[in-house]
Amino acid sequence: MRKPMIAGNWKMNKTPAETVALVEDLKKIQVRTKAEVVVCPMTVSLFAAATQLKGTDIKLGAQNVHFEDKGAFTGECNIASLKELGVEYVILGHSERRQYFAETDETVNKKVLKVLAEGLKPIVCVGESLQQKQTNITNEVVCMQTKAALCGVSPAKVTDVVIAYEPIWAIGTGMTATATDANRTIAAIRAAIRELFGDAADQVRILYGGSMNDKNATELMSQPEIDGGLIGGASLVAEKFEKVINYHG
Ligand SMILES: O=C(CO)COP(=O)(O)O
Repeated sequence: MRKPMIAGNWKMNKTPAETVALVEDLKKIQVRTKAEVVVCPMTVSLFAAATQLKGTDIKLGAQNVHFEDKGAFTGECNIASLKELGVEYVILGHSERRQYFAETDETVNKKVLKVLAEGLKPIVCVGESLQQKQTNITNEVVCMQTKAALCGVSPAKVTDVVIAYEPIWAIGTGMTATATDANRTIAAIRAAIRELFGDAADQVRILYGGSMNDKNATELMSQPEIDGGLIGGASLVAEKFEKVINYHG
């Protein structure tokens, strides 16, 4: 019912030239699952990726956007530019942006509303720190982040939102949440969405992210609540990303 999604978050990797090379390799992949495949290069590499991806089924995502249309915001990128390049998805509120770039629930919410209003789809990241996990407040943290991000979203638009559950302690560490733990937390996130939007929650895709790779994708994707993955490191290597995309094995 929910279309699976495998999205690569390339973070601050791959120059435009390297992007062209990686996209060329990804274009050779035969997708044997029902997954929608998305790649999210650096802003400066989006044009190269967009050019290379024309005519393919691979979708393009950005890693951030500003909520204002244009103006005096040095170093930022506006949504009109993303639309011009054919970007369909925008990652918002990644824990690295919350930690290093002062992204807050409030700015994430503004960006979610902007992205939806412009007809693009946000991939909203939520996740708990190791300390929060150890004090058993994972569900409270991720449900609060989810509700804050979705504040003011219209019921008609909420199904365009993708949530990515990314435990901070699992990102880039090689430590994954167990498939059952990830499934349980994602179920809690869906329940929080249901509180706000009723049965539309059943149509919202919720991904797992955090050291998801060619080795563990099959097990994670076998969970009923996990609708896909947001992949960092393993999405930078075509052979690994291919195995994640073809998670049935
Ligand atoms: O942060 C992530 C995706 O957004 C996950 O990164 P890794 O897959 O490298 O752990």
